[in-house]
Amino acid sequence: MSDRYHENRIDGKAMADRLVADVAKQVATLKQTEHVIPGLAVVIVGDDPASKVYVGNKIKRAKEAGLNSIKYELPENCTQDELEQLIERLNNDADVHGILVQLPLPKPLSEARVIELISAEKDVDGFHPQNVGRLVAGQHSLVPCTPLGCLIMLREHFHGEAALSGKHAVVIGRSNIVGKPLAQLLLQANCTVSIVHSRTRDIETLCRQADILIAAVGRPQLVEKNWVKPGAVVIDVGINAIESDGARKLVGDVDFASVSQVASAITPVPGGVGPMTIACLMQNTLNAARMQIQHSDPIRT
Ligand SMILES: NC(=O)C1=CN([C@@H]2O[C@H](COP(=O)(O)OP(=O)(O)OC[C@H]3O[C@@H](n4cnc5c(N)ncnc54)[C@H](OP(=O)(O)O)[C@@H]3O)[C@@H](O)[C@H]2O)C=CC1
Ligand SMILES: Nc1nc(=O)c2c([nH]1)NC[C@@H]1CN(c3ccc(C(=O)N[C@@H](CCC(=O)O)C(=O)O)cc3)C=[N+]21
Ligand SMILES: [Mg+2]
Repeated sequence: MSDRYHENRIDGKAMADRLVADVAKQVATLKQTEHVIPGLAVVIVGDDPASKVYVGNKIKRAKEAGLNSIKYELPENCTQDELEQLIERLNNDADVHGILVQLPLPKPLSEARVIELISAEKDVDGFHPQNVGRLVAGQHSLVPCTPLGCLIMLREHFHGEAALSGKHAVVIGRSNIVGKPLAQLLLQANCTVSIVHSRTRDIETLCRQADILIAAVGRPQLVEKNWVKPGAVVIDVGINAIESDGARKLVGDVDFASVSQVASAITPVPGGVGPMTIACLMQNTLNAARMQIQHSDPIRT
């Protein structure tokens, strides 16, 4: 069929619009009942054009969700001390409930030190070691936005988390921001989880066993049709800018045109995981504000 594409495409943009609208409602209620507007601080160091696009999207969505958002732009050559002083100021600012430092940071700034310095209860990226530990222990509160976005898309696609039980999920990539936390979430949803990476042998054969295949690699269109079991659900996390016919365009880690012929469902790039990542950031900021309100009021039950 000519528009087979459109039948099995999972619309991340539409899901993200619904999630942001839902967050906006909850923010309005919080404002009425607690007289608090959740605040999100986004810190960007240097002027990487892609980072600027993502940060711009975050600020735009925060407005739609009714959050207060503030962007802090530091120069490329800012020192570790200057960055850390800003983080400490934001940690101590009661109007700021969520802090996000856009990664990667320019050399020689230490990402690990910055991530550890952010107060765990304001860590809306879920990257702080305390939140990573809580995720692995199943006591999570602030979960990394991209993995959470992937899980929500799968839940919606399968009409609930119960349907994920027993499915074989293969995650390509083992980064701290996507692959590893996503594998944890899928494990908690009772999937059988395999993680494959650059040292994996015979990766195609492993991927072809997946009921759910998730690509978070950073290699344009690496995953081809012959890597995918017919009927599998494919989630494409990759965001790669390539040049095609002299124009810049965005492609995922999956070859959408060929894989969509065999997958039962597939997320596009753009319009898939990216918008859901940003929507989850809004949800995390709301959740962080709620937790901070509860902690500041010892008699609340
Ligand atoms: N949509 C969104 O919201 C987001 C999208 N992204 C995108 O997702 C992709 C992955 O991001 P991120 O996790 O940060 O990337 P990283 O570069 O941190 O990690 C990539 C992972 O892929 C593995 N890998 C690299 N090449 C291959 C290969 N040829 N075969 C198998 N595995 C391979 C690496 O293996 P090894 O560990 O052995 O090096 C590594 O584990 C990127 O395209 C990024 O832009 C990222 C974050 C959010
Ligand atoms: N501290 C931190 N937290 C992050 O969550 C984080 C980060 N640093 N650094 C970079 C990655 C990447 N990431 C994206 C978010 C949204 C889109 C997005 O909105 N994508 C749109 C297209 C955007 C475009 O046009 O370029 C889409 O896929 O439809 C993409 C990528 C978050 N990351
Ligand atoms: Mg990375």
